[in-house]
Amino acid sequence: MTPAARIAAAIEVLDAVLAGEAAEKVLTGWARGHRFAGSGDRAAIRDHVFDALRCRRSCAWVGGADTGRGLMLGAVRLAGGAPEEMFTGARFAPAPVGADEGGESLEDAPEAVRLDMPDWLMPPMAESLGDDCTPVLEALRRRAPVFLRVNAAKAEVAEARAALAEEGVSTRPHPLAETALEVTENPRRVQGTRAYREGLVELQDAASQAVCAALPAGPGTRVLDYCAGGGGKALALAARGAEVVAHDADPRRMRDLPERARRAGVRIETVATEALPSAGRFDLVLCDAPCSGSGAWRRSPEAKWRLTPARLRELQEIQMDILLRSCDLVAPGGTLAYATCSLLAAENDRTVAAFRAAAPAWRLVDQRRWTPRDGGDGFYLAQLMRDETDPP
Ligand SMILES: C[S@@+](CC[C@H](N)C(=O)[O-])C[C@H]1O[C@@H](n2cnc3c(N)ncnc32)[C@H](O)[C@@H]1O
Repeated sequence: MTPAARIAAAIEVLDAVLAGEAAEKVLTGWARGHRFAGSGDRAAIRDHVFDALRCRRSCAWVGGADTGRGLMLGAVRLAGGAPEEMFTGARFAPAPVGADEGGESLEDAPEAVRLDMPDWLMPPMAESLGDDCTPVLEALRRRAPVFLRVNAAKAEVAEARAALAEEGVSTRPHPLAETALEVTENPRRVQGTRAYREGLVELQDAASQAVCAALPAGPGTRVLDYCAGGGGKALALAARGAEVVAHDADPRRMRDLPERARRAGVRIETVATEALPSAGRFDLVLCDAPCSGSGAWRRSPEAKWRLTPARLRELQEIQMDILLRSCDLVAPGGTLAYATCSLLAAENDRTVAAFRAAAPAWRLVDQRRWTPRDGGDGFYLAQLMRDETDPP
């Protein structure tokens, strides 16, 4: 496909996404319907779509419209290109640029447009991030690196790096976690490598690994991953030798976990919600709660535009409910850990404060935050312990 044809395809996909469909689903459907497109074409179209979604407001401002075409016109202009060279109207290329498609200069745009944030989120972001607000929101406008976790249950860091390098995947260690590698060359090849297939490495964000590294887990520790989802954190904790039990309100989310655990050479038991009361108590209960995902909006930029104040309030209620239900599963002297990949205080400190107001026996013993400025996704982690004079 020509560069112009890829832009035309991105416009088509973006229009479907702006109409409410999920980007991944639309991209998969597009690829099925256009079998002639090679992997390079599909990757380029995907990059166009995600780049434009990350910078939706600035692209729309510069492109003159919040449509697939407006976003791609804006994206080409913001990248310093000349849209007239791509928007030619030739076969498979987008129609020529109209006189009314001039767009506006980003210099004259309001701050929320320049930072690609919905207006209503600017005050809570400023309150949550303080002096870091502008650089963090700027970081969310860029692509996220691809990170791997070296699976300590199977390999040393140097061994994993050498195995990946043999198949053309270059990496460098990342300071966020001892197990973290940032892929510097050929990220799309990772899943085809022997190192990945044999479980020497897993795909996991570096800050997500830092969250796991900060938790008290190791041989002899019994851990409940209460919101296990696909099991990224459960696998990281099991690799450190902990005995991990995985739970999720939606067990279908844990569907791939047995296969992932097998590949990683670790054992992870899953437990249904009804069976939790008889599962005993745990040294560590991790609640990696559902949240806005604002710390990961580089990877899931659609979520930035779909979040509403009502959904944020609903998430806060779910987070509180999860803490109240899971805290009784912590063994005496054990730790209750609350994590989100959110940058918003409303889902972080404030949820923990609300929980502590409702359950005052819980003391906050540690609280950490990571933002995309640290390299990985934005994360929050609070660790709480129960005052032993006030057992459950
Ligand atoms: C942030 S994701 C977990 C990601 C996962 N821990 C990882 O590292 O890959 C949150 C998960 O919480 C689950 N969840 C939502 N409501 C829940 C509830 N009330 N109790 C337990 N899990 C819940 C969701 O199904 C989702 O899989």
